[in-house]
Amino acid sequence: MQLLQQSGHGDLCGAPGSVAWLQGLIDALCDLSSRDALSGLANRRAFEAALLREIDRVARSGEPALLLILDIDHFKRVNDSYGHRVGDLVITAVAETLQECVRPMDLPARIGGEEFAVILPNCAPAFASTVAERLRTRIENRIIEISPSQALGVTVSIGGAFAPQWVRSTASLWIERADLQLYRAKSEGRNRTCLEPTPVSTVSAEEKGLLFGGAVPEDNDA
Ligand SMILES: Nc1nc2c(ncn2[C@@H]2O[C@H](COP(=O)(O)OP(=O)(O)OP(=O)(O)O)[C@@H](O)[C@H]2O)c(=O)[nH]1
Repeated sequence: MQLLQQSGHGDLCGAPGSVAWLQGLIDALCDLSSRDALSGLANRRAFEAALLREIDRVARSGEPALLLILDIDHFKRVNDSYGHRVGDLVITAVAETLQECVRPMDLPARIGGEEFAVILPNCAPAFASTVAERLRTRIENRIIEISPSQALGVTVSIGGAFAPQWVRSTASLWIERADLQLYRAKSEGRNRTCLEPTPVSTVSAEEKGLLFGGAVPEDNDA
């Protein structure tokens, strides 16, 4: 209960022990176990569960879904120059910016120390680089106040990859592909976005029929 109170989940409705109270307790515990305590974003556990759900959805619907992985550039320097408290402020500011500039259906998450991810369901490949660049520039332009007289800015590198359409994949493979692009963004100079080129789908109508037992969506003939 102390943990729940500290995290703002203390107000459970109903009498202690009642069904409503127990349900509130379960909901609060689920929320607590899926959120990152510092940034308030989804944590790695919730992110991986959402990624698996998205893989399943993409394999059934063929809709494109984009995974972006973002890493704050030279973050160690922030900690080394200003201390961990400021490092934490920077992480929180980046998280807020991400939350502000994605759609309600997108899932931003903190998946490591200074590493974030965003799952973007139903994101058309033609918009991928615009979306990723919007995130990058919004973070670059954000002024982070670290004291009444001091502010600083940070940049992020972003890697992205689309889930393979019509084919079941694994969460780790999808993360690995986006990570590879992140590595490329870092090695090409940081503060940039690198996306994996989108493959042309080569799944035939017959293969789709095998996958969907004849219930093939009509608008995807590639
Ligand atoms: N303040 C703070 N620092 C953290 C947290 N988690 C990880 N870090 C720090 O993040 C830093 C990551 O440093 P590196 O992996 O060297 O990466 P970098 O300095 O960002 O360099 P590049 O990623 O190559 O641009 C380390 O100094 C970690 O101690 C956290 O929750 N809070």
